[in-house]
Amino acid sequence: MAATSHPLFGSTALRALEHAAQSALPPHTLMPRAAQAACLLILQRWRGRPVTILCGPGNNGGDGLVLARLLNQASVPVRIWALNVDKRPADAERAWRDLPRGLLQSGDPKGDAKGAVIVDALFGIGLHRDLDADTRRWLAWANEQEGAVRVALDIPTGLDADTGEAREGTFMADVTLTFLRDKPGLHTRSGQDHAGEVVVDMLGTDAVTAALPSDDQSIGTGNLIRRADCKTLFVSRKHDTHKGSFGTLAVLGGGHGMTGAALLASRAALHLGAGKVFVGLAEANPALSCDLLQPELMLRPAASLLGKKDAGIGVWVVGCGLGTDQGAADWLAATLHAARETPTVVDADALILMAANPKRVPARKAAWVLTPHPREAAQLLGCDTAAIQANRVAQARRLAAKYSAWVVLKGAGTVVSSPDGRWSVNGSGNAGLATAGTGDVLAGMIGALLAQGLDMDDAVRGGVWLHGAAAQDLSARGIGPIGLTAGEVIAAARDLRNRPENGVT
Ligand SMILES: NC(=O)C1=CN([C@@H]2O[C@H](COP(=O)(O)OP(=O)(O)OC[C@H]3O[C@@H](n4cnc5c(N)ncnc54)[C@H](OP(=O)(O)O)[C@@H]3O)[C@@H](O)[C@H]2O)[C@@H](O)CC1
Ligand SMILES: Nc1ncnc2c1ncn2[C@@H]1O[C@H](COP(=O)(O)OP(=O)(O)O)[C@@H](O)[C@H]1O
Ligand SMILES: [K+]
Repeated sequence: MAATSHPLFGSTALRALEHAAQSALPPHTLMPRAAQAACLLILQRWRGRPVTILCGPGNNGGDGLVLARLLNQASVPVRIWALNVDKRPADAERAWRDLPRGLLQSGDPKGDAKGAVIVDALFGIGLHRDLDADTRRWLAWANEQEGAVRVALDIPTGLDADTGEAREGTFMADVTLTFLRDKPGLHTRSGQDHAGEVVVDMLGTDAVTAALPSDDQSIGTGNLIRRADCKTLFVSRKHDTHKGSFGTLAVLGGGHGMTGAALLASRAALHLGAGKVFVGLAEANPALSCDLLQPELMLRPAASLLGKKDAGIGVWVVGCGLGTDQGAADWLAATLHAARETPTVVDADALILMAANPKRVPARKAAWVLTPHPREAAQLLGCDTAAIQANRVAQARRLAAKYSAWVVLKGAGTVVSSPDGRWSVNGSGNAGLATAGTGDVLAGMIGALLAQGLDMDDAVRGGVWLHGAAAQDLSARGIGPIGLTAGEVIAAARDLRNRPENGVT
């Protein structure tokens, strides 16, 4: 996959870039640029509306103070409330001195802000303690104002820029104008709920580079996955091809009562273009010998599939509805053994079993992809789900390193890590996907892309993006997010792949 044009910077990397930019540019350049960008955004989108700016004690507050002056110069009615502070950093202090008289209000923010633009310049990436009572009261006021547009500068106050963890009362932005570089916390976990639309302004630092920290603790830099990064998804097919050109995939899953999970993964693989799809059912006496709604799938008892040496299986997907009993553990061990030289996607119950029986996981010669949701990731890493969610990027990378695997840590703002720790956050998707079976569909989709020869980077990240984009596309058509079903994601993903000009970016 080509290097993407949308970097995400962890806070340590961002501070390093900030220092490099400050050294490369004349003093006091960045804050006026940040305020100018905010002023332009407000004038372009909401000209004519009054603006209320809430300012904090640091440079984020400084951005707000300069913005107030610029809007005032542009004859926009502005009111400012600023938190009490003993000493401001130098740039913010200049902004404070230059603030025109009459804009600053006393006490707590008040009045009806209907139709106004409320700007959150309370805290940016420097927030490192719990919010104090004044800040919480001001945020509550801002979040309660109906009919107002809420704009956050750099990051909504209360949101963690690295992890997307939102403190109670975090600002609810309609738009976040973020500076220098985009941040993972705006896109994963609670990030999307609080950041709204994210607009990035690099403040003219596009050419600035910084020696980034290489310590294991910081997440460094990654990328946001967007359609532009998924070009190989959309390569058209040559005429001179046949089913063998697009790979043979086998799904091993479907224990007792869970046939549907294996069928969803298999149908997804078929619709995403795999040439042939086998379904190995782990249930002792499978009731189904054929998927009547999808007779193209070749259903087999697991033993028969695993014993079939000449099936030409080029990719395995294992775990969907497999179950977690002893029989399932045996099927997983047998499948991982058969698949050790074949690209493999490991999902769902197979991940739980791997965590419980690490000795039964054979050394691998081929690449593999683990697709845990947070609870499965927690089991694989021997921690609790909260610890996974507390830093999704760091934990996805830990897991990838532990298993030398590609990892897809699912949930709002899915995080992908390569075995060597390169990470991305998915830019597509919505809560319509919070329904049973969508994970099975994702596993089948990634498997199908691998079967068709996409490299790991493209198949994993492309599959994750397409899965989310399909949910967005369905929602745009009124099919979800509420009540969207996993099966519907399959057809929508096929549609998007064949008609890339459609919708979601
Ligand atoms: N530098 C640059 O190149 C650029 C920076 N820019 C802008 O600056 C922002 C970063 O500025 P920043 O580092 O000053 O951090 P910021 O978020 O304003 O807050 C720090 C202040 O808050 C305080 N504090 C922290 N937690 C607290 C709490 N819970 N409750 C109470 N106080 C608390 C903390 O005090 P301390 O704990 O250190 O005593 C300190 O005084 C960045 O997001 C962007 O908007 C842009 O202009 C572009 C270029
Ligand atoms: N709120 C959400 N926003 C975006 N994607 C979501 C959300 N909730 C779930 N998803 C996605 O839906 C899929 C659910 O997978 P999983 O939890 O394994 O479900 P299942 O096991 O039922 O198939 C994952 O791809 C996940 O990223
Ligand atoms: K802010």
